[in-house]
Amino acid sequence: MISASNLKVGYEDKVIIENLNLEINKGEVVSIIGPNGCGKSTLLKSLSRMIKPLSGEVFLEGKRIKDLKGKLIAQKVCLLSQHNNAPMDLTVEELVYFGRIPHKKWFETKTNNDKEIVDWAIENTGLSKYKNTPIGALSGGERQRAYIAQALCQKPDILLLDEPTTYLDISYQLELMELVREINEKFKITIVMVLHELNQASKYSDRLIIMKDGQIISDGRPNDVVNKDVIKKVYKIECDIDNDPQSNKPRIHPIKTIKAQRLVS
Ligand SMILES: Nc1ncnc2c1ncn2[C@@H]1O[C@H](COP(=O)(O)OP(=O)(O)OP(=O)(O)O)[C@@H](O)[C@H]1O
Repeated sequence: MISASNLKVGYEDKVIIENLNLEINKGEVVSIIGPNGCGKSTLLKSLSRMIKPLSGEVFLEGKRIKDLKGKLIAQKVCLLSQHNNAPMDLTVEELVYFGRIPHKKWFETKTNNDKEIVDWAIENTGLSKYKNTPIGALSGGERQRAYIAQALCQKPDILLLDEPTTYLDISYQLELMELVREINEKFKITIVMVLHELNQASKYSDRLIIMKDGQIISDGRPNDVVNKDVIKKVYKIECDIDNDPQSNKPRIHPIKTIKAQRLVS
């Protein structure tokens, strides 16, 4: 449904991603993992057309994304970035309503249908009691849910989430991961997210894309791609891996950095 062919992306004269090929299928939950600076966010931005590639193409439902109208892309693809900076005095309801904008004509006012969709999104993210609360008065986890509600309200086919659990405590992290799975299962929204927490990526994703230095090193089901060698190659750490009995997916136990080993030997 969204794919990249021979993608080359960079900033000014710095090439970040090169020769990248990727195909995301409808209904998948995909996590992109890899070390800091390897190009994960750059890839998400390219998939949403926020960044224009230096060469290569991104296709949305078989059509070149660069040829599509911005409004059509906004109806189908939603990118939730790490740095959400809506004014803190907006209420949850006002913030969520912004998700309707791609579906509206210029100067078209809020309809009953919009109100129903806003309420539906707020309810499905468990925020009903905060509907009239300014987002500045929410906890980090609640605010993150409000942004997810805004994305739901947009009714996208594909939701791109850039480090959605950053700054959240473990309880909110799990809550958010469970919400992501629920959204995927209930509303058939395809999810592509960047995660740093490897065990959450393994547990909650159908597929992992492992990146290093702007390249995809491995791509497949967690059980097929997670192994000690790939973790060592990508993160320069030693680890143990066992099976999480609950999810039947690989669980990674970091031991030490390779650099630390060199220092003592
Ligand atoms: N707007 C920009 N202008 C110039 N360089 C940039 C810009 N945005 C990102 N970069 C550089 O591109 C490289 C990849 O950044 P990107 O944010 O895609 O990595 P990432 O894998 O998402 O990293 P992290 O895990 O730290 O969030 C980094 O070296 C970064 O400094």
